Amino acid sequence: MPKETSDAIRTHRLTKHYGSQRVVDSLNLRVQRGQVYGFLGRNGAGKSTTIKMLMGMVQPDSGTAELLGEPVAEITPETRARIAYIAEGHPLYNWMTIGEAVRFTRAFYPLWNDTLVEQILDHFELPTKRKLRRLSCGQRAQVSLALAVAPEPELLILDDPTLGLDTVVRRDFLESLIQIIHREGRTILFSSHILGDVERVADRIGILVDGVLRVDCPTDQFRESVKKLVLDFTGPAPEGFACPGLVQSWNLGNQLELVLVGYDDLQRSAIEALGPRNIEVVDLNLEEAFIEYTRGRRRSLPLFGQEKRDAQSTSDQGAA
Ligand SMILES: Nc1ncnc2c1ncn2[C@@H]1O[C@H](COP(=O)(O)OP(=O)(O)OP(=O)(O)O)[C@@H](O)[C@H]1O
Repeated sequence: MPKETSDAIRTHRLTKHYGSQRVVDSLNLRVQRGQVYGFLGRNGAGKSTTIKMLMGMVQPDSGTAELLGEPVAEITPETRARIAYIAEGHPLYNWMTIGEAVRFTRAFYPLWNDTLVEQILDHFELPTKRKLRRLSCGQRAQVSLALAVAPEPELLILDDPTLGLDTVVRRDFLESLIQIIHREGRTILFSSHILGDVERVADRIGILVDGVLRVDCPTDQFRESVKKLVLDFTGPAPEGFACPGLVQSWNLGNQLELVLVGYDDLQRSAIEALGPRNIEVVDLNLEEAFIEYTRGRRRSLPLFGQEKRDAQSTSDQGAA
């Protein structure tokens, strides 16, 4: 029996190596039921490997993962049927028609919403007689979406679902996703490189940097907490400035550019003590915040938004 938990996804110290490279490093991920979680990171950060471990397709070296309260390694067919997964690149059986793929997939699920499939195929103008191999990348994504949501899953896990789609198709795809999200209690974890899309749909984001979950917090909180500061000096800008929460700094002659997380009074005093002529605080959108946070220096990045959850997960374990 799955245990009752408010988490749809929960991992504890999940770790995976390929050769000597630790691609996922002690990952403690928690996605609460009903949440839409944007799973972010630069190329090779470990997103797909994590998702494959969640789906039981890659064995972790250590650590555990649970979906809907059941350990991934022992997941029952009943629980598996409540979870949908769309793999990167939308792999489908190419020799089938769309209609055949629908009938084939339907056989695996106790619950299947024919009306929803018809609505999605209609909406995207996809004829059921069309062979899958004749579909464009965007159309394959649309078929994958229809097949994934038809069993009315409680949890959707999508690996870069909008990769290769043009802007209009992407919008459409996401609008459909949002409609599905609005159905009660659905949880979605999706990885993406399109930060504008993530900003529109994700309540919470996690950012992996070299396999380490460096950011885990509400989307707005991350965006609002990362600030760029431009300091003007009358003479050459000082070298070697450091303070808690400093992510990047660039010395540009008479100017010093700083990127900080959690800009607060303590940081402001440290910066004012440098004696700049002017301080400009620049707000960033999610994409700019992500770029500033993840480029350059990596291992020493300040962790963001995790302390509370780690403390909570420790106390949960204590209570268990
Ligand atoms: N089967 C494998 N064998 C060896 N190395 C692998 C394998 N799969 C992934 N890797 C390596 O693990 C690291 C993480 O890869 P992963 O695909 O999880 O990253 P990602 O965050 O999904 O990247 P992207 O955004 O480019 O899809 C990369 O360095 C990759 O080369």
